[in-house]
Amino acid sequence: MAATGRHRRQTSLKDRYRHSIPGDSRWGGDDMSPGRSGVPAAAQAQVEVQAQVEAQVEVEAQIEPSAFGQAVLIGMEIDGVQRQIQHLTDLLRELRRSRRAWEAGARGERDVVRVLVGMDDAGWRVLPDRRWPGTRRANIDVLVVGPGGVFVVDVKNWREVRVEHGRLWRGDENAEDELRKLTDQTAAVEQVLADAGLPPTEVVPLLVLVGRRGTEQLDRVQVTGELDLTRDLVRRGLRLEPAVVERVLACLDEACPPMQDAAVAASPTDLPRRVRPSRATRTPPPPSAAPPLPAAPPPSAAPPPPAAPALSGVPAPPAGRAPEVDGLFSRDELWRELVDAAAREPIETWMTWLHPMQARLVCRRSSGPARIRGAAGTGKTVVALHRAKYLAARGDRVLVTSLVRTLGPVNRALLARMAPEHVNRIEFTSVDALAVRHLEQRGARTRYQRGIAENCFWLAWGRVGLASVLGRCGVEPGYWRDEIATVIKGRGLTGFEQYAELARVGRSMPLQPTHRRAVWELYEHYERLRTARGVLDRGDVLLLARDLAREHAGDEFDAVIVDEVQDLTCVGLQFLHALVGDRQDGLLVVGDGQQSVYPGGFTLAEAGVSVVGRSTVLARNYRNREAILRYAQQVVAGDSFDDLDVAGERGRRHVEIDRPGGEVDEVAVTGQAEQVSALRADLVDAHDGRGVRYGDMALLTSTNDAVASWQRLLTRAGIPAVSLLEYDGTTSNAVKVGTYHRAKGLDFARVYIPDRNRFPRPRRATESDDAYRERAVLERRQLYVALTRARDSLWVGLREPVGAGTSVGAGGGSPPR
Ligand SMILES: Nc1ncnc2c1ncn2[C@@H]1O[C@H](COP(=O)(O)OP(=O)(O)OP(=O)(O)O)[C@@H](O)[C@H]1O
Repeated sequence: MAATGRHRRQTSLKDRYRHSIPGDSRWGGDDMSPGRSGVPAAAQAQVEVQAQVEAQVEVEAQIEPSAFGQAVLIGMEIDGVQRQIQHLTDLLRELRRSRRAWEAGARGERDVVRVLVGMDDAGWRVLPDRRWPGTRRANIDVLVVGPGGVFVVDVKNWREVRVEHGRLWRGDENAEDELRKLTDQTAAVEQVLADAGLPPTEVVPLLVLVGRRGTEQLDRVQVTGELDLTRDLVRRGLRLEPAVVERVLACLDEACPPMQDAAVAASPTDLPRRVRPSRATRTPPPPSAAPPLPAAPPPSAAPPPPAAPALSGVPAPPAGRAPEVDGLFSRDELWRELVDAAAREPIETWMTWLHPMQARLVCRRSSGPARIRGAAGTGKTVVALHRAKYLAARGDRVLVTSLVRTLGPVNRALLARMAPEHVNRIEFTSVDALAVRHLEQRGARTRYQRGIAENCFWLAWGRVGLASVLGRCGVEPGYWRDEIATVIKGRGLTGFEQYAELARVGRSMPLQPTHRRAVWELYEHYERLRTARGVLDRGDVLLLARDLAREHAGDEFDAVIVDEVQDLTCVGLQFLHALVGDRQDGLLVVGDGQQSVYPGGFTLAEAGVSVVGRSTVLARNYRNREAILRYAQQVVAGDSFDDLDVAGERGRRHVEIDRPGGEVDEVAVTGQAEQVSALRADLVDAHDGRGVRYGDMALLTSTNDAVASWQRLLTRAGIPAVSLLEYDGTTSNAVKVGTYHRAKGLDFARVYIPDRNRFPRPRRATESDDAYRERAVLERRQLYVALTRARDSLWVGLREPVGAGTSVGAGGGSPPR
């Protein structure tokens, strides 16, 4: 019976200690430095276990078998008892080793926390040893929240560590698992904060290496030497307003409570649990936009400590020039960094704080193509950019594209400010440029000659179009050029039967069968002329690119984000879709049919793209002040529109308004001289009197000719002006001058529309009702786009009577494409 009792005790002891044996998965492997799951709560528990084991080993070892006892034991598995003693001795040795490792780790963690707490004056808050959201017992070493963002920190006190070939090595071992664990923790924290409105990638996984210098980016994880930690945090400048920091803290306090609740009681001197000053006693964050600067340091007289080892590539500081504060970043350096950060262009609110609905969209998993739509200014592009950043941060190859050539550089510049560490992983390019490159990379000949192709059309028009029924329809010949480009080639139609049956989404002028037949003949003639000259037009390039992409889906990109999708042709979208196919998180189309500024249209069904169950409408306008939005909405209120697969949307849409107020100045002038002088006077007044920077103003008009004229006029009047064609998102102090088309996707504090009452252009004598109606609807949409570019104020010129003075181009020329 005794043996049975003893055996039972052995089993229960084993059971009791099994989970504390290093290597047991519940303890997260053999590393006991802080950062493993369950540590330091787990480590503390282990200290207890160790004490029990020690006591047990002592008891077991003292059992000197007497002769009687020996006899009993011989009969009762003496081998088993010895094995048990051996096992406990091994366990004890292992526990002692682990404890030493943990103590070193805890020291490192405590030092790092102390450094961070020292930044409290600059608005940084530290939450050490918090629960990993979604787990019961696992911890996160430190959460840090401050003006520079939110950080999930894992501290490692490793002796042999280096970054080599883009990998983290601990001795000869690849430490990928540590990085993965940290990104998992970060994802859990992101999820919690996205519900409050923090864009997911604002949370930075930060691995801090105790006693090291240098910084490396390993995919999403920033690896920073402890000695450069403060510098790296301060360098991020102001990303979160003090109020947002407080909101984030409140969320984290709730979702990631301190671990002491879950942990076995710990010695307060050992564990850095509550180093953050209590909420009540903390000084409130500074009200100014920039964090307060620390006092300039007194010159240090202390002899410099030895230089810290560098992480990799980054040199250790030269001997003799050592950190002054606790061997860390010197106060001199910190001062300089804070000054630099304060001088940098501030991050805009939307770059770091979104509406919770936007934030959730950023990280939503899509099982196939997805769509975001919504009226002007509802934050669609903002979500698209955050999404690009999110996907790039997790390692995806991302393309952000649209039809508008100038939008790419602008979006790139925005993303570079939002996330300099990820911008180079995202490609920003126009659809046309991408298609040409795609063909060239795959050896296809691309004689893309828009000018020659355009000439072919006019030749064909002269030969077969003009004399046909099309010449007597009461529309401009350009209407038929667009019919071929967007309806026939834009859909990749190959036979007249297809065209004869087509619904012609986006074109409202009805065509009789005779007209359709004549259009087809014009198209065939054009094609003969074009192929005889061996050139491709835009439609050909997109078609070829689409077919090639279908053979190579997934080769180049994991994710494609298309902005202003309503302006593409059907084949254009098919090309982009083919780059990624229907893969998870692959295609995201963003746009608004009410802002479609080119003729034509198509449905998602025609393009073969299904977004069923993955489409979201945004309905809160963040850009325009109320007066501007109301003014712009009136222009299109009476025009219903198609929005890809959604037909017949009402022009007057319900949109929530985020920014009240705003100004719309309608200015009546009689003739060009008066118009120019009124506009110039207002620009100067806005700049000198009301403090609007020239670089935040735009003058928008309908044609390239008018743009050139206005640019000349402003320059002559001494006002700096730059064409939107040259704008790449870089801040400059020049008024942007561009067409309504070029202004797509952009916004400016104050916008000038000099010839508002000349657009839509008046009906021509020969123009049919149907043709005029279709053109006027399109031009009103263009005007709506221009008006909704204004954030705070609008200057609208009403020139009367028509004919007074010389036109500066409005109403003439063809719109740019
Ligand atoms: N959550 C937000 N908080 C504050 N401002 C925001 C937010 N989201 C967007 N904005 C602001 O609104 C402006 C318009 O956003 P965005 O360009 O993404 O809208 P959009 O729907 O793409 O507009 P459009 O269709 O007119 O081009 C942005 O420049 C940004 O200043």
